[in-house]
Amino acid sequence: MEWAIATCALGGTLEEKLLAIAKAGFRAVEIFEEDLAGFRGTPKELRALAEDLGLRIIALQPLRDYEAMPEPYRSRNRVRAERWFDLMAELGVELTYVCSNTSPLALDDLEQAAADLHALAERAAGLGLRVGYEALAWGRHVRDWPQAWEVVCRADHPHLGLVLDSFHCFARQNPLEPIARLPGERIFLVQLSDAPNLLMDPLALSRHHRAMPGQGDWPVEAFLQSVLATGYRGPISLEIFNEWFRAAPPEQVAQDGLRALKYLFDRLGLLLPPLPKGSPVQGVEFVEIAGEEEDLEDLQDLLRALGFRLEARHPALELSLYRAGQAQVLVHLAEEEDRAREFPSVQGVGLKVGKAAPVAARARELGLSLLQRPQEGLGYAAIQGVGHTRLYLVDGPLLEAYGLVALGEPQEGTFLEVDHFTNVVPRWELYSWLLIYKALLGFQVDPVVEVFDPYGMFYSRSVRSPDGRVRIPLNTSEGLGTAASRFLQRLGHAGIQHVAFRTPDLFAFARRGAQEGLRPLRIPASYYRALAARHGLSPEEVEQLQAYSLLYDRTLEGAEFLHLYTPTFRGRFFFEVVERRGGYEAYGAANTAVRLQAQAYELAG
Ligand SMILES: O=C(O)c1ccc(O)c(O)c1
Ligand SMILES: [Mg+2]
Repeated sequence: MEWAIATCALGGTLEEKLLAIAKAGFRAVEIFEEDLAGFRGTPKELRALAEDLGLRIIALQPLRDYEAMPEPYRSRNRVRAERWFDLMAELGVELTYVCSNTSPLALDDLEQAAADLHALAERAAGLGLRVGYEALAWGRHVRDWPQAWEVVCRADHPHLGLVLDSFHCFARQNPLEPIARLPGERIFLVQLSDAPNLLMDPLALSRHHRAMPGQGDWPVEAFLQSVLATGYRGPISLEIFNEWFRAAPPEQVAQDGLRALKYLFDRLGLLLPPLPKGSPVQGVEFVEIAGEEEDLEDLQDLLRALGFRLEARHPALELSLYRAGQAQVLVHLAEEEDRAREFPSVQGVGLKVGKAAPVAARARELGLSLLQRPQEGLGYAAIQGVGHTRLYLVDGPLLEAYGLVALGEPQEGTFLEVDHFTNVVPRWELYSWLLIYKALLGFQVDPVVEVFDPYGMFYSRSVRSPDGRVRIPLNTSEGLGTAASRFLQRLGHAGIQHVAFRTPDLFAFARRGAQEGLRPLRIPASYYRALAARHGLSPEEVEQLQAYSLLYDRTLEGAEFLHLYTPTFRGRFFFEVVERRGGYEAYGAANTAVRLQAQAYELAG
């Protein structure tokens, strides 16, 4: 089937958009009216440009506020249509569509709408063109596809067909099964987009929050299945309106679109050849941190205070492994001098997989970059993670992979596991990574979380492996002064801002940490007053938490979360230590605003 993308999905001039679309590998495009209107050449030149880029223009869209208008607008619309058809002819486009009328003047008259569209289709037929009709979820009278279909049926013209857009169907909660009963040859175009579950009116949701299939919460796969059941085999076009996508590099948005389609069609068994199967992710094997010479000693002190012990070392390189139970941290000297501003930082994470090669093969097919090993035989194969971070594919023992020599017997000590690590990303990259973690690693996505930062807002979605052993909150925020934005500015790109370790007993951990010199992020006394009011805790319980600067959350079902934070290391990244009780699944978002304010105080000194 032919895959297309609408130019409204991307940022840039129309030339930039088309270049990006072609470069990503698309062969077809829908031209949005405003993009054409702003194009600096003639429609003929646009046609030549698209041809040069190997792009077929599948539609010029949309023709607005056309049907069921009272006079004199009705007659005026017939003239508008003539000029519109002229443009189509010059562009060499054979399909256009009318989206349902949103004008306050539009008549609530399906019969008249049908008559107007019949006349339009008749005129189009004479020119060898076709016209579609799409129900916009915020149309004045026609909002659901069954109404649009009713109009198409009443108009009864072979050059008039239905345009189905998943957005409007989902926004209006139209059931999917009736779609499957439509005659496929009467559908002229199918548009796909997804969206997060946000309570919002359809117009605002549509104009700001559409996303690529798989980047939202809607069952786009089931929608497409219903469409295909009709026998429809025409173009499948990504029509996305999202202000963050328009602000992003267009090549990357176009790449995300192609990746989204590959993943979607692969899940339906329709991608040929199918994507390599990959291999399940079993856990986090290690976290990699790099710093300059002067960072390493302080980092070692911080790790020791958290209960880590030096476990192994490379005989020649500045490369050490620290361990606390299941949690392992690989620390090395920063190598890339050209990226000096990035250090110290969390450089990557080792994901334990059954086999690395199938994951790498799947990554390649999904258009992801594979990274070279620093030296032949050293370390693991890796995929480029957020920013310049690395996702190592760990399928063999760590000491051997890095040529590390163990320093005597492993010591019993603090037991920790990696609970989660965050990705702080620009807003559009959040969508991009959500899809990558799903499509590449089979992760699931948690609902949207929005919290206050003292200097803005903080928006988060978390992904997790199906068994919950790997969890990655993806965070982004608006406002230049927020903690997430400052992190991004400092690093110059996305990265890993914090790593959380899990302990079976946070009080025991904190007590021992205090003896080892651990100084947690200071939490103000008012938090503990507010906490008592939030949860009705006893003064003793609150006092205990406060004594160790612990934060606390509890669900209505009684699951509990206890956590503490370290100060931010060199103003870059920080650690968290958490305890989950009674199946607590989230990340203590109720305390995030408090943590962010505490970090703001920390920054102010
Ligand atoms: O938001 C709009 O105006 C708009 C235009 C054309 C479409 O196909 C659509 O789904 C929405
Ligand atoms: Mg549409």
